[in-house]
Amino acid sequence: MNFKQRLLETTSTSNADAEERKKERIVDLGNGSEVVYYPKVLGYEESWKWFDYLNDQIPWTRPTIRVFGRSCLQPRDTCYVASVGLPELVYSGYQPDAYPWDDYPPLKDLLETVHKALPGSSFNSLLLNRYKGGNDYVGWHSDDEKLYGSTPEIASLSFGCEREFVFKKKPSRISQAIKSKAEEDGHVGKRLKKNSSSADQHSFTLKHGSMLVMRGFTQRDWLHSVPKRAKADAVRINLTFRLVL
Ligand SMILES: O=C(O)CCC(=O)C(=O)O
Ligand SMILES: [Fe+2]
Repeated sequence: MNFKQRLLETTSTSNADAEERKKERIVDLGNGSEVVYYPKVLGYEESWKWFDYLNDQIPWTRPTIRVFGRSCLQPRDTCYVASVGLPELVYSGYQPDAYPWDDYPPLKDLLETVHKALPGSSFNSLLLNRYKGGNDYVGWHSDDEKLYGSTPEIASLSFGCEREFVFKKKPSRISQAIKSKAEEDGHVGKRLKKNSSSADQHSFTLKHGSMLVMRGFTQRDWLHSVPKRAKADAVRINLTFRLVL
């Protein structure tokens, strides 16, 4: 039985399963930013088959990146797949090689699944991440590279170990100006009263077989991260589908 046949065997689901998949959580982050979490776009067994395929067949690498001017090993494995001829992706001073979709036909099936779950979407690139345990993480960042345009939609599938995905609001221009003025006035190192509230942070537990979608101005106005978790002792694989314009 080939991979596609094995998948087809596990894609037929009960009505209860189908109902479960629909219970999405929509979080309006304000000012045109929105996050939607779909707990189950893929069934449990089906998702484990994907996990095994991705874990075994993807040419994972752990590149050296640059953070605040310093070279360091990226704290997770990575791989990049993109349609031929697209502008190159560069992040943290690193330019991943783009593998063509044709090298990994099963990924095209996953792309189709995502397009069906998210009508109107048309992704052409995929960044894959593998977190080998709780010490692997992704630090605070936003996916605001120019090649995605000003309001990118990004769909993120998760497999394996559950991890927390956290959003925090970027400091507003006003609060940045106040901070700079305080530093100018010699209040360096002094703790300034924080203006942030609980509305400036949101957290999602990304489950095996789930999908999280970020859209609108989420990349412009918010940072996200997957922090270290001492208790997460198993592998997690995450796939973010993006449209390079
Ligand atoms: O692993 C995740 O859930 C997110 C990864 C991420 O933010 C990224 O690749 O830009
Ligand atoms: Fe990201």
